[in-house]
Amino acid sequence: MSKTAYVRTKPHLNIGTMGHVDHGKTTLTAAITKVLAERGSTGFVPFDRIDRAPEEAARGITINIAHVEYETDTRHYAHVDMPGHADYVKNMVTGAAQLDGAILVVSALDGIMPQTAEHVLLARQVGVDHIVVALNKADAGDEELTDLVELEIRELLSAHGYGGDSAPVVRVSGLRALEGDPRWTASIDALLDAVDTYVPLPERYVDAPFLLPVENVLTITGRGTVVTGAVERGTVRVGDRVEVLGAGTESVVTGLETFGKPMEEAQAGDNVALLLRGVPRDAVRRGHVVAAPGSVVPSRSFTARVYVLSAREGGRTTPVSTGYRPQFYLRTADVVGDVDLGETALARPGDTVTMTVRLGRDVPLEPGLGFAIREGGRTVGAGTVTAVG
Ligand SMILES: Nc1nc2c(ncn2[C@@H]2O[C@H](COP(=O)(O)OP(=O)(O)OP(=O)(O)O)[C@@H](O)[C@H]2O)c(=O)[nH]1
Ligand SMILES: [Mg+2]
Repeated sequence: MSKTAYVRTKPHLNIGTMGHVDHGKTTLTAAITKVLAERGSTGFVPFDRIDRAPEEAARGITINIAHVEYETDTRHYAHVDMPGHADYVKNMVTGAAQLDGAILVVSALDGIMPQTAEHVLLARQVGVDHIVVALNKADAGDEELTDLVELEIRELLSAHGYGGDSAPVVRVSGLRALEGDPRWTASIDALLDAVDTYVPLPERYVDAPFLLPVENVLTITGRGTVVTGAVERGTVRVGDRVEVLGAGTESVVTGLETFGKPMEEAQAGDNVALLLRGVPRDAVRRGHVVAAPGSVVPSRSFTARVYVLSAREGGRTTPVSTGYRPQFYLRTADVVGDVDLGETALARPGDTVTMTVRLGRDVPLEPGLGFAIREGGRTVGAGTVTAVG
């Protein structure tokens, strides 16, 4: 009945794979767990267990299973495998907001494709400061062509402020590593070493009041409602009183787990499941925020700097003007908002503008918060809150 408690022996980081559809993100994720499983401290997660839909696996008090857990010699990682399709950019944006670093997967056979560039742009906008490149399918690529692809990637990174000259670009083959070919399992080791050394330990705001954006909500019969997500800041302990913003209710945390293991205290950066006393399943949903009572005040209006994606980046072909009403993706929330461009009047694709936004409902906002703007299923803008109210 009792489960082994989570023991914090190594620093924990959140990373993830990004990149164009079919460039090999899921294969690489499986290969990483396979190589580390052979080192001993990680369980192998096969391809088809990574690609399954979260709903199918939502059992018990457990973490959002889009995440895979693994350990290197020095660190504990939660890894999210980001889907490549443009339709899933929403998930990338909301998930990437929590990433300490990212592995950009680029196929050596195809080079930079539209979603490669879009993900780098979005990573920048949501505050991912370090990108390690997995130049994948190197087993099948021609060497000279692969050199060109590498140059292209370094340029793309530099264009978005990622220091393309110094970023690690590691030639790997997820597929061959998964098959156990020693040359290519060594390439995965090299990639992991690059992640361990290039992505710094993030500063964790453990002393700030607790805040967790809700990613998923589950029910455990007989025990109550569970919310999952990554702790954005602060710490939370079993027995703590919390406020559920959006649900308009307070509650007490009666259980706390990470990757199915109970824990006494969760801190900024941890991926956790919180069991909440007396909160009906229907009262809370993705997009709500669980926080220390009284520590955040939700608001409806804000001012922001926004980059309007160009048509080439998958954005609009026509300008936006005051009265525009897209969806705003703030943390895990998805809210409609009215745009006021003030004297600018018009924002063309490719422009960076200041706008005032009035949201359809109150959400916790603060200066520096990154967000995405979407319309008809695609990302059309990315921005940062500069002032609230
Ligand atoms: N030759 C070769 N093929 C690979 C490699 N990695 C992946 N592939 C193949 O590329 C295809 C796509 O791989 P996935 O891992 O599903 O790619 P993905 O990026 O997760 O795709 P989406 O989730 O659909 O965006 C599959 O047919 C893989 O077998 C590799 O290192 N070498
Ligand atoms: Mg995939």
